[in-house]
Amino acid sequence: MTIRWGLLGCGDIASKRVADAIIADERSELAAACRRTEHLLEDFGKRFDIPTLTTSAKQLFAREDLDAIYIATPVYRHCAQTIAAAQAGKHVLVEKPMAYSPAECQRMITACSTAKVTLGVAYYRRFYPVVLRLAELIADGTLGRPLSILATTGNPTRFPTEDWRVVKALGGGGPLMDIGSHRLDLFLQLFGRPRHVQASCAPSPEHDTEDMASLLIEFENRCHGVLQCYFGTVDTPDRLEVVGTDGRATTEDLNGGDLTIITAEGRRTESHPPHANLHAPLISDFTDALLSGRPPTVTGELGMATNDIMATAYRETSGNHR
Ligand SMILES: NC(=O)C1=CN([C@@H]2O[C@H](COP(=O)(O)OP(=O)(O)OC[C@H]3O[C@@H](n4cnc5c(N)ncnc54)[C@H](OP(=O)(O)O)[C@@H]3O)[C@@H](O)[C@H]2O)C=CC1
Ligand SMILES: O=C1CO[C@H](CO)[C@@H](O)[C@@H]1O
Repeated sequence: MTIRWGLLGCGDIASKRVADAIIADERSELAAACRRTEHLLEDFGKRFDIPTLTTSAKQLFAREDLDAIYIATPVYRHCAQTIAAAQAGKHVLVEKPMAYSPAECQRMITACSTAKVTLGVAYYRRFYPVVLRLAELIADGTLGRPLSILATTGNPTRFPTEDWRVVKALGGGGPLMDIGSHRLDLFLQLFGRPRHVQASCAPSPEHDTEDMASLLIEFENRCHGVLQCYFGTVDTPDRLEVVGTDGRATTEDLNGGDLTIITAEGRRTESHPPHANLHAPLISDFTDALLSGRPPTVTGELGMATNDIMATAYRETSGNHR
């Protein structure tokens, strides 16, 4: 059986990775696409050879020949579009961050559960070989009792003021929502549920969002998580480290492939091949979930857990976050 996908949003991520990943998946078919700008939609349709194109999301959702919708629109659209797709009987895989706020995430979860459709969130970093290896090193005791997880990340882009990623009403926040969210999802994957979040988000001098966020999280297992993320830095760190009583494992580039492990026995570096298309394992996981009846790896509830942490971080710093 094949999952027939409709792609809503044909911008940066859809054209760089999502369309290719759906086309490459042997149990998926890219059957339809939608964006509002007609000539760009036509270009997209030709480039990926998509049989059905529409500028109306409503018409996309209403199509009987689709099983699932991939939502790749800006964050402020995710909630309403997920609910409308679910009400039309479509399964939904929505881009990250799941939505603007935990309240929106809850509405999306309720709508999908009421309509008996599956909801997944595109936190694809969970499938990185290096991340899966880190999970193994924690589970098999190589690192001893886990103590902390540390992530540092940045995007060098100086976003123009009108870009939705730096307008709070559209993106929900700045680097924390945009790139920090990916790392928080990894924290949840590797360390479980948080019990306490402290944070400071520094307001950008140019935008109405933060341009730097620092979070200190205590997890229910008493481990600590530390996240720092930036917009507009020259360097683009993508660092992740897990520290335990018997060892430490570090990567300087999450998808770069190298993982350094330091234990009492010494220091070694393992190479794990990077993914060519980071969205491929995500599409394959969601398709498999639909065909086998299991939940997807990143459920709506997990997507909402990341939004919960970010909402707490913004509340914590509401004094200095304009
Ligand atoms: N997982 C990852 O690594 C990445 C994820 N993302 C996430 O993907 C999402 C999209 O980001 P990105 O591709 O950069 O965004 P872009 O701004 O490049 O593209 C957004 C797309 O959505 C379309 N769109 C907007 N509103 C509507 C609407 N009401 N109906 C139909 N189409 C609409 C736009 O077309 P038009 O205006 O013509 O309608 C455009 O095609 C975000 O959630 C972002 O965080 C982004 C990059 C990487
Ligand atoms: O991982 C990513 C790469 O950068 C993009 C722009 O900041 C993000 O939106 C995306 O999630």
